[in-house]
Amino acid sequence: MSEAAARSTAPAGGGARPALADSLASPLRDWLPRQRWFAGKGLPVTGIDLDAVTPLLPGAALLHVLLRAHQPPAEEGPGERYQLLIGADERVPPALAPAVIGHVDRGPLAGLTVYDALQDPRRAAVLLERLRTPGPLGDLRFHRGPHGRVPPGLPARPLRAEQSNSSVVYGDRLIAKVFRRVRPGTNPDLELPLALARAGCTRVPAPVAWFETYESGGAGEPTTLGILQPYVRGATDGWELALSRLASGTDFTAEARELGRATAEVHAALAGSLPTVTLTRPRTEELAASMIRRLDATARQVPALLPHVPALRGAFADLAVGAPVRRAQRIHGDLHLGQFLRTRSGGWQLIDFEGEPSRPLAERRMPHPPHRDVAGMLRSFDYAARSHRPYDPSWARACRAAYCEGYAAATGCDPRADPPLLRAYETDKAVYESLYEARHRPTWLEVPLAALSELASPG
Ligand SMILES: Nc1ncnc2c1ncn2[C@@H]1O[C@H](COP(=O)(O)OP(=O)(O)O)[C@@H](O)[C@H]1O
Ligand SMILES: O=P(O)(O)O[C@H]1O[C@H](CO)[C@@H](O[C@H]2O[C@H](CO)[C@@H](O)[C@H](O)[C@H]2O)[C@H](O)[C@H]1O
Repeated sequence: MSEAAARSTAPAGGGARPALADSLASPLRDWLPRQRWFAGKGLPVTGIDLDAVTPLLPGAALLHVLLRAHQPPAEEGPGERYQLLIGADERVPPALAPAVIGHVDRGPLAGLTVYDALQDPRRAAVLLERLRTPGPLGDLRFHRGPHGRVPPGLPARPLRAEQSNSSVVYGDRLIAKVFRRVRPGTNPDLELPLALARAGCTRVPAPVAWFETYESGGAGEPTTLGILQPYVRGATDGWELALSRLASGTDFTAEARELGRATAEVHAALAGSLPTVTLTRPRTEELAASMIRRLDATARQVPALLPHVPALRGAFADLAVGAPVRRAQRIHGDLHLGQFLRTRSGGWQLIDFEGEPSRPLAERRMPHPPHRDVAGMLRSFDYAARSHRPYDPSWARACRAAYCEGYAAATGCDPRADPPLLRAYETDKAVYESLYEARHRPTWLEVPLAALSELASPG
């Protein structure tokens, strides 16, 4: 454990900080790699630095922690940064057993059990109270936006979903998302919904409050740590709905068409409120080269991909020499069926503008061809079809066509008009998915691999 970086506003004064870091290191080293949101799966955590510790309650009962996890091979590097809310108590109720990080045997928390406080409704309620009252707290800054209210005393319900981050629902009225892997700068999950709300787009829940920290490396910008937004009550997400339609053998093309329309509306609002650019050569060549680099890097980690690599490179080579991309713009960046919520009145709301969490924030915040989002949805229809037995490729084909038709009807631009661009993005997404599945859900790996095998030999 490097103690040099341990910095804290508490809990027991300057002299206690390295001791706190030291005492938490051992339980955290075992616990972190077991979390779904931990990015460095498969490698041991060899060291932990505490970057900042801010008590959210008097004493050490609830600590906001920004830490760095060191892993081989870059053990001497800065490490990946994660955000935790740590609760500390003499006894933890049985309901919180899954949240336990471990027992602390020395330092300022000696004798206490520490646990993931975002899974504890009592402690998660404190976060809402902080978000209600804007202002600084230690290294943290809490903000309120111009949209919506934050009523006091809403009961907290931590979400148990398998997520990239952690979310808490408050009284079925608001939902807070706390980012787990923290990158310096403004998170697009705050930036884009705020821009869309300003543009009057109602397809996306508008952020009500958020919190952030200032630090070096964020180009003078604060680093977004969490967001509070309206909770869409009684919603069904597009993935659940698609699976239930597959199970009952009923049509999903009308919904797919609506999803295309909703995507197009959000794209139009983003293009109207944030910068757009035209991509000509050599930018398209650079884009293709970056996709090829990602393919090669992924194939080193997912060897099942290797037989397809030469043919898949072809998909990217076609993009390099293809037509210019007339409009690259800010996009969702990780679009799939699960990112759409169908409201009780039947409309679709779009959530989670974070982009692919494994990509650098600067890359996620650049303009991209809207085809990238479209390709994400096309992949998602394929995922749904392949997760159902018997596999019916015509289900996915029909949904994919309907989605593109809905998109074209709303914008006048049919994403299928540029096949090399769409194929390159679909391939790139399936490559990303193969790494995602290999890391997080190995039993799903065959889904993107099957698609890549088809993309490698388009018929
Ligand atoms: N505004 C919202 N209203 C209702 N449910 C939501 C809302 N935002 C997120 N959710 C639920 O929380 C889950 C996780 O949210 P998401 O933003 O996708 O987090 P992550 O980035 O961790 O995947 C979603 O799949 C959805 O079920
Ligand atoms: O956690 P996020 O929603 O930000 O996204 C990550 O997890 C998704 C899975 O939960 C993953 O999506 C992949 O699986 C979906 C089915 O579960 C499928 O609909 C998507 O098309 C497929 O990409 C997503 O890639 C990942 O970033």
